[in-house]
Amino acid sequence: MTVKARLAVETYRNLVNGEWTESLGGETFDSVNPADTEDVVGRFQASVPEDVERAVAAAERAFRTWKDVPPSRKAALMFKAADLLEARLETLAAELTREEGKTLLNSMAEVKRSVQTLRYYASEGMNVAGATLPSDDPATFVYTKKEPLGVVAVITPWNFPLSIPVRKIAPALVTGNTVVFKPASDTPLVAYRLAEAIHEAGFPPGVFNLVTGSASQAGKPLTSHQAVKAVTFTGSTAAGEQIQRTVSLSTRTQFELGGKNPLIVLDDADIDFAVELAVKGGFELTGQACTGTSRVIVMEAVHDAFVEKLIERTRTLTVGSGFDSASEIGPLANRSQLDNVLSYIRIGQDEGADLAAGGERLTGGDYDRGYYVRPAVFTGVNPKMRIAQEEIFGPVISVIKVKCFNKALKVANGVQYGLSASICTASPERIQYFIDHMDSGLVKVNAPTTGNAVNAPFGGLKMSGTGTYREAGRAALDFYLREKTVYQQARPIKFCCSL
Ligand SMILES: NC(=O)C1=CN([C@@H]2O[C@H](COP(=O)(O)OP(=O)(O)OC[C@H]3O[C@@H](n4cnc5c(N)ncnc54)[C@H](OP(=O)(O)O)[C@@H]3O)[C@@H](O)[C@H]2O)C=CC1
Ligand SMILES: CCCCCC(=O)O
Repeated sequence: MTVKARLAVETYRNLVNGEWTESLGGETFDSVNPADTEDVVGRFQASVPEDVERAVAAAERAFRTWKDVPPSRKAALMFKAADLLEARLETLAAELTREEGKTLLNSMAEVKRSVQTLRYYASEGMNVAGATLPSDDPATFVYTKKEPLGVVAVITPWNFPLSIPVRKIAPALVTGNTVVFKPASDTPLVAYRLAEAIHEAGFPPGVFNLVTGSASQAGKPLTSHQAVKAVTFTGSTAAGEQIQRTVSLSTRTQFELGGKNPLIVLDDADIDFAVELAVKGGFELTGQACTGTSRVIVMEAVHDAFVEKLIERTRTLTVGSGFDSASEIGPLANRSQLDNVLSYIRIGQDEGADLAAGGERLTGGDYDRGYYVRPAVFTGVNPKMRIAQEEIFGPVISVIKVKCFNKALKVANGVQYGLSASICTASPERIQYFIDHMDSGLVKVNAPTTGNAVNAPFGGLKMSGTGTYREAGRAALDFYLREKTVYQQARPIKFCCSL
């Protein structure tokens, strides 16, 4: 990169106690465009543990007053932040595509989803309520009340760099908690823009703090901090396990982790429709969605017809910069993603699966500037193969042939993950059986495995996440609240006279 270009790169600061501040470590790191790695998106604070300490202290101080701010005032600030994001939709979507690589269409959808989420929780915050309970003692009033926890640590991945943080931060703030947010180091600019909107909306100093930096220098000091009352994390199962080992017993945790999501295609499925479900679920977002389709389990009666059409459709997909309106699939988000996907392509071939389409790094022209790979389809996959068991988190579909529906369900449940699963069939009986016997947190019928609603609980089972607290919907509020049961004894009343 030329000196001039390097000098032109803007440096962004942390938000601590309502002030834009530089890291005490004095170091920065660059965020680069995965479609054009010569393009430095911005320079961000490589925060050190002392930065985390200051942010947590600010959040702790702010909590003492923020928790008692009237719900209508909290809601007004949330609505204001949503309005500010909405007013910046075009710019923010372009920055999201530039930093994460997804198509502009998907970035626009993500910004809109984030605005919707902020507004949803602004309203829901006004409905946080306890309950009154019948009491055997008429002189005792029994009820429950909900209270915020305190300082919440929010740690998020790069694949939905705005909507995943927002669906954690919004319920955390509206229930009266304060937040220290450490975003993925691949997408700090989008996180910074969210911090800007929250700051400009008028949230009091210290209520929301942004600390960019690495897992080791910023993430770990944050999750292990004694003053942090809750950690909400979305990311890989491996990182989730590491974090679980650092939090103290008194810290509440919420983990949304990996997936190995199946689409089951039964013998009565519309094949063209099933192919579209597989392509949308498996390749949209360049396969970088934890709810993405990575296994397609097809009954043998329709297997060959399905595979033929899937290969044909996969080969037509256009891969390119997210800014190119012709692109259906963008680059992978970073170098390690590219290396990881290519290594699984080799693993699949070494295991004896047939690479029926794609799988190669795309080169030549603009492809040389980014992390591009052609979407891949493996056939002849044995359910026990690594490509059928392990999360690849890229545009790689493994097709598994089975004799019958029962076997399809057994294969679908035969992995350590349980996030999302879908079935393509017209049979009501088999749909109901699938809904009742599929071990996943999300179950889809004649729909892609990806996609979820703002107002519906979201979360995985098994190694896809801790099943205790759900994200999204009203359910998300529970993670950020504790419950107190009150027995209020009425003092006996003394009348001045008897009626
Ligand atoms: N279940 C779900 O809803 C979702 C799950 N995912 C999963 O996330 C993964 C891809 O995202 P990716 O960002 O690479 O995931 P990672 O798990 O590598 O990182 C996620 C976030 O956690 C931070 N982090 C990593 N390790 C630690 C640690 N020990 N202590 C504190 N913070 C830590 C990272 O910081 P840094 O970036 O600085 O390394 C990042 O901010 C995939 O496995 C995917 O399945 C993604 C989206 C949704
Ligand atoms: C807010 C959207 C979350 C989707 C999580 C995923 O599919 O990676």
